[in-house]
Amino acid sequence: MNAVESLDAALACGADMIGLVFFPRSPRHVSVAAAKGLRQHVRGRAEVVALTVDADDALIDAICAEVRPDWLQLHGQESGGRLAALRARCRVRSMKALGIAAAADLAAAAAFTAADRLLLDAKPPQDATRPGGNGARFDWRLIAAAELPPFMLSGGLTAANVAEAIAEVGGHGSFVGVDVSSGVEAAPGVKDPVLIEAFIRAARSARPMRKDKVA
Ligand SMILES: O=C(O)c1ccccc1NCC(=O)[C@H](O)[C@H](O)COP(=O)(O)O
Repeated sequence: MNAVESLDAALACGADMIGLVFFPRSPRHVSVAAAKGLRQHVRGRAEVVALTVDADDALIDAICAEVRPDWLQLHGQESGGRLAALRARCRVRSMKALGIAAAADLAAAAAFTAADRLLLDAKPPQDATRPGGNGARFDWRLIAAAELPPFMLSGGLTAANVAEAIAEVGGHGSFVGVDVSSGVEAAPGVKDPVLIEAFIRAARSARPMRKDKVA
């Protein structure tokens, strides 16, 4: 989120988490100063997630001191050790994003036992200029048999497909929720209140598929 209007739309619909992107190449990038204002606007009505990509200690310290996020979401090549160090340094919960294209990609989860949560996202397309927020999805069926810690699902979700995604993945014992960016935008970096409301409504009314029922 990079605008008060988008925040208000998401909060009015009961969003649990608000993401702030600290990555200058992203159309969603916010400065630490702007993020501080957005964070204050949230006023505890949702958890605030700071998205970073291989951020150095100086940026992490600035984010943690000024924005005081509830979560750090790591989208770069951070190791499990780096995640654990940041978690302790910033005293916030941590979420590691993993790009998934094949079942083998889920094995990367083993390196992040210190993470409070994983974000399972699509691998970025080859011509992508950022590691996340590309509107690309992956085959959700890859998750079904995987042993995973608590995770959120993301990548190419929209109001039109989020119910299908939750039907497929929501029965997994470690599924916590969904995350969206492009699917609620009118243009890259421009969130659309109507799409936000449609997405949250569709996600909240979705039900996991009953795997024990055979038609
Ligand atoms: O959104 C960005 O621009 C971004 C930039 C750098 C790192 C991560 C970024 N977004 C990560 C997200 O959490 C997205 O919500 C997630 O990848 C899903 O994106 P989308 O497929 O566009 O819904």
